[in-house]
Amino acid sequence: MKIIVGSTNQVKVTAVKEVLEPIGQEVMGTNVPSGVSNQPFSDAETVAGASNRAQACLKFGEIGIGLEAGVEYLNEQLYLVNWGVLKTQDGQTFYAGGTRLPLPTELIAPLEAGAELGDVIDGYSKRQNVRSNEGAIGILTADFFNRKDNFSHIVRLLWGQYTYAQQCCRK
Ligand SMILES: O=P(O)(O)OP(=O)(O)OP(=O)(O)OC[C@H]1O[C@@H](n2cnc3c(O)ncnc32)[C@H](O)[C@@H]1O
Ligand SMILES: [Mg+2]
Repeated sequence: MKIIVGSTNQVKVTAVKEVLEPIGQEVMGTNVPSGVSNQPFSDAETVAGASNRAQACLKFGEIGIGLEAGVEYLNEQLYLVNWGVLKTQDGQTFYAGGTRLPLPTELIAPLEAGAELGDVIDGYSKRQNVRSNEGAIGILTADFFNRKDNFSHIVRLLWGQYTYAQQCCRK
């Protein structure tokens, strides 16, 4: 089956490939619009971006996977959040959230002012292109859990639900 990931960010595409290629699926990344802000500011906006990406991917393959990152407040603490949506040509949709991690207080003001986390975390960590490598989550956890780990966790949850649905409906 041809599975399309709605991004060309190597972290997202590699995460999907590492989970699905060993079980015989063909995975390709392509640039599609998220239809939401470059920096989604709630779980709802983040999951909408993942869903829009998954839907747009269905033009190119049997299954579309959208992965989107955002930020969300809980008790005045801003958290990094991630969502994934898997859609099939025959109208099935599956959702899964990734883990969430508190962001340092000094990152909040620039994000509130409209900066993207990808740019803010580069300055904070004095590294370049963190978003396509270890990610903010990799920086903030000393690389014990990186951005690819986060997305592959989401992909396993999505594929697991999709697989369960196929098994359940054949009975
Ligand atoms: O090409 P796309 O697929 O858009 O990849 P992206 O890295 O921009 O990823 P998202 O759009 O899903 O992320 C939304 C925003 O959050 C930023 N972001 C989210 N998680 C991040 C992380 O772990 N490290 C760095 N930036 C992150 C990212 O730079 C964007 O500004
Ligand atoms: Mg983006």
